[in-house]
Amino acid sequence: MTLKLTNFDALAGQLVVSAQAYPGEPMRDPRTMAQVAASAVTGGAAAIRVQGIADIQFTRAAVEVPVIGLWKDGHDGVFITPTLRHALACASAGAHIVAIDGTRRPRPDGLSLEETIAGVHSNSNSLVMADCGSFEDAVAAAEAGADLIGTTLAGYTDDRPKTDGPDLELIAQIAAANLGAPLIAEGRIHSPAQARAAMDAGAFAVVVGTAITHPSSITGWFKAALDA
Ligand SMILES: CC(=O)N[C@H](C=O)[C@@H](O)[C@H](O)[C@H](O)COP(=O)(O)O
Repeated sequence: MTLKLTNFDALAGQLVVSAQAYPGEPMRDPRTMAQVAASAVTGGAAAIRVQGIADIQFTRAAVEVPVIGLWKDGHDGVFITPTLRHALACASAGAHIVAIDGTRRPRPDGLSLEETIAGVHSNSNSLVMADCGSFEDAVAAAEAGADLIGTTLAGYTDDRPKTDGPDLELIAQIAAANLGAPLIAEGRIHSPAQARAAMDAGAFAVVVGTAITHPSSITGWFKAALDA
């Protein structure tokens, strides 16, 4: 069983890199994602976030830093590690931290967020990151026992507009509320300056995905600038 993380000291003020390739994409291969993850660690990533059971397993073998694992099932509604079964599979695959949907929406298995988090805690050594979409989600997730709160779903549920960059207003609001669980800023952090701004807004750590690990998106940004 994966060794339990006893504290988050190593993540304070640090960069977490998310390495994900989407269905049908050329880089959708667990070995590739593990190599991308290892490259991010070489560059200074303090933890890695990966999607899918095989990606978690390969990445655990490739890096020494904590691994945040999730399992996306579908692409709308509650799809980020939607049930306790998905969460325990991520834990068994070696995720030190399992990222799950942390919104207040009904979950496909009928369990509450609190029951899901308790189920992970009592059946594995993994901690839980609740991927939230609003301030109210964050408050509820902290009350439900989440170990980490993420702004991952801000702009992807009905609660918040999809800001161009990170939702700094939400990050500042959650940080100011001192909910008792470290706040991870995640979602649309596309530049070093935006990562800095998320930290300055009160985040404990930041997750950057697309801007570091998704070449087709990055290429598209450059191409759009040239085409404009
Ligand atoms: C909403 C959703 O499905 N977010 C996912 C969560 O794991 C990923 O697709 C994102 O890449 C990740 O959150 C990092 O964000 P960004 O790629 O914007 O830096």
